[in-house]
Amino acid sequence: MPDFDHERAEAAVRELLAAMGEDPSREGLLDTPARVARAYAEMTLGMRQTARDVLTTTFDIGHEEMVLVRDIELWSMCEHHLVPFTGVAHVGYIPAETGKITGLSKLARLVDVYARRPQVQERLTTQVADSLMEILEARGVIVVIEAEHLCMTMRGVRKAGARTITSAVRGAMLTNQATRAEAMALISGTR
Ligand SMILES: Nc1nc2c(ncn2[C@@H]2O[C@H](COP(=O)(O)OP(=O)(O)OP(=O)(O)O)[C@@H](O)[C@H]2O)c(=O)[nH]1
Ligand SMILES: [Zn+2]
Repeated sequence: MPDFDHERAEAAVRELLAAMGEDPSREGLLDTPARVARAYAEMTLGMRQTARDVLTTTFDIGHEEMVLVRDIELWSMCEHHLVPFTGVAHVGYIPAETGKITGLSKLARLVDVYARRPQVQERLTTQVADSLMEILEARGVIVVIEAEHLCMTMRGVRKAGARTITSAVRGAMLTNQATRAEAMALISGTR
């Protein structure tokens, strides 16, 4: 995994400022390239992490029923316009028969690993689901993401409040209708 190239990012920000007709050497902008580079390094931290880095803590407590964390705040960056999209992720899984589970916070960390990179919402949703299936050997997974894309609100079509909902359903969550219905009820707060 390559490190974030601060020098290159700073040069690019200076160019972008010049392109918009700004003077990158005026006092107020002197530190801006370095600040923006640091901000982008942070916002794309997920590019230098893997799902296995965060799904480290697993317990075998023999719990075989569904575990679902709702309303995980997320900030990501649309890969088409490099502006944020933000919302919540709901992540649920049915553990392996061995009862292998992970820490609850790790589900939120997993969302961050894939959110903190240039993304499209659909890919973010499937990456979270697929990594849970693979690493936890889960019997089923459901990931629902609801987000507002700033590229649709602050520019372009300008439709504030429009929310995009994506889902990825795997394994027993897909094949067992009752299980999926239970997950959806938990996600929508009707249970
Ligand atoms: N499917 C999908 N589309 C996205 C996502 N984020 C942004 N987009 C869309 O990507 C598309 C890019 O369309 P283009 O026509 O190439 O770019 P554009 O001229 O800036 O488009 P407008 O946003 O309609 O002004 C837009 O329709 C965006 O709404 C995402 O996460 N998933
Ligand atoms: Zn966009």
